[in-house]
Amino acid sequence: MPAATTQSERPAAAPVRRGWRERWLAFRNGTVASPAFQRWAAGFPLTRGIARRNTRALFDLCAGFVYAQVLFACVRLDLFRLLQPGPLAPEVIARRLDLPPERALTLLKAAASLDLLTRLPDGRFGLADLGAAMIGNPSIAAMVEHHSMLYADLADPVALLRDKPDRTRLSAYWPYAGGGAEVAADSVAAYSGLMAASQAMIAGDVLDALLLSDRACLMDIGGGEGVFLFEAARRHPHLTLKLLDLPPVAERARARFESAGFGSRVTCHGGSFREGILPNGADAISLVRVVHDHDDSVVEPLLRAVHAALPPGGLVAIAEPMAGTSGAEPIGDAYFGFYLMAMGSGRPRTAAELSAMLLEAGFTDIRERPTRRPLLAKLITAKRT
Ligand SMILES: CC(C)=CCC/C(C)=C/CC/C(C)=C/C=C/C(C)=C/C=C/C=C(C)/C=C/C=C(C)/C=C/C=C(C)/C=C/CC(C)(C)O
Ligand SMILES: C[S@@+](CC[C@H](N)C(=O)[O-])C[C@H]1O[C@@H](n2cnc3c(N)ncnc32)[C@H](O)[C@@H]1O
Repeated sequence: MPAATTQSERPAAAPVRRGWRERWLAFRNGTVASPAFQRWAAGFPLTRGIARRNTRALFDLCAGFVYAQVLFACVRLDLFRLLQPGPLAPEVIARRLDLPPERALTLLKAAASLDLLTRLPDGRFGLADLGAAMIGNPSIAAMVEHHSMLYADLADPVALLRDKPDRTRLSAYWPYAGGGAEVAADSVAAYSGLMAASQAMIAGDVLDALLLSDRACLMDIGGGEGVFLFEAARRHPHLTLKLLDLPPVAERARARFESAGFGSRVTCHGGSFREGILPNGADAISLVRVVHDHDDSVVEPLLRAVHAALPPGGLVAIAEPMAGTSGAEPIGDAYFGFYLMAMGSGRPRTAAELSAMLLEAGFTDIRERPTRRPLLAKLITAKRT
C-alpha cells in the first residue's frame, strides 16, 4: 500500500484547483499591479476616487514613521501645552521653543497637516482636535515618549522577525517579559508608572461595561499600582478589593492605597501568578492588559488558576486591546503584534481566541461586553459554574 503523502510532500506538478475567490484575487492583483491600469484608473471618473485613496494609503504607510516623529517632536517640545491657553504667532512659538524660525514653521505646518494643530487666517497656530485630545490624555504623550525604545527595536524588523534577540530595549523596559521570578524594585518604576497613567483612559470604559453590583470582592491580577481598583472602589462602595502583582509593584500599590486611606478595604499581595496558586476569597477576578503580555504556555495555566481561585458562580473579566477589532485591525495585529514581538513575550489575541481559552480552562457563560472605545480595550466576561 502506498504511504499517505502530506500536503507539503505532494508532487510539485500536481494540478491545483483554484476556487473563484482565488482566481478573482489573482486577476485583480495582476490588474492593479499594472502601471498602465494605475494611470488609467487615476484619470477615469468612476475609479479616480479609489485610485487616489489607494495612492494616499500607500504613501501614508511609507511615511508613517515621519508622522510619528512629527508627533514625537511636538511632545518633546511640549508644544500642545504651550498652545493650550490659545493660538500664538509662529515667531513667538519659535522663541518659546528655542528653535530657528524657519524650522519651527516646518514643524508647525507639519503638525497642522496632521490635524494636531490648526492655522488661523492671521497666520497664528492653535490646537486642532487631535492636539487638544493630547492635552486631555497626558498618558498619550508618555506613550509617545516611550516609543523611542520601540522605534530602536524595530530599526531592523526583518532581524526581529528572524531571530528572537536575547535583549531588546522593550524587554529591558518590561523586566517580567523574560519570565524570571525576580524583578528588582528599581526596574518596575518606569513601566508601572506608564501603566498607572494610561489606565485612566481604560478603567472607566471597562467598568462602564462590567457588572459588579452583585459581587462582594474583586481581585485585580497584575493590577499594577491599583488605578483600576481605585476606580472600581469609587463606583462600588460595597466592594472589598484585592490586588496581586509582582512584589515591588504590589508594594507601590499598597503605598498608594495607604495614602488614600483605604485601610482594610484592600489587600495587596506581592507574588507571581506563574506559581499557579492565586489568593482566594474574591468572587470576581479581573485581568486588565495582562493576558496579551504572555505566551499561551503562561496564559493557559493562569486561566486554570483563576478558575480554581473563584467560588461557583465566580466571575472573570479579561480587558485589553484585542486582535481583529473591527475598525482597529492594525492596532491589534500591527501595533501590538510588533510591540509584543519586540518585548519578547505574548501576542494580541482575538476575542474568539480568548473565549476558546476560557472555555478550555473550564469557564462557561462567556460573553463579549461592548465597551465605549473597543480599540483601547475590549471586555470578555465568563463564569465558573
Ligand atoms: C465641540 C464641537 C462643536 C465639536 C466636536 C466634534 C467632536 C465630537 C470631536 C471629537 C473630539 C474628541 C472627543 C476626540 C477625542 C479623542 C481621543 C479621546 C483620543 C484618544 C486617543 C488615544 C490614543 C491615541 C491612545 C494611544 C494608546 C497607546 C499608544 C497605547 C499603547 C499601549 C501600550 C504600549 C501598552 C503596553 C502594555 C503591554 C506591555 C502591551 O501590556
Ligand atoms: C501591562 S501591565 C498592566 C497593569 C494594569 N493591569 C493596567 O492595566 O494598568 C501588566 C502587569 O502585570 C504584572 N505582572 C507581570 N507578570 C506578572 C506575574 N508573573 N505575576 C504577577 N503580576 C505580573 C506587571 O507587573 C504589570 O503590573
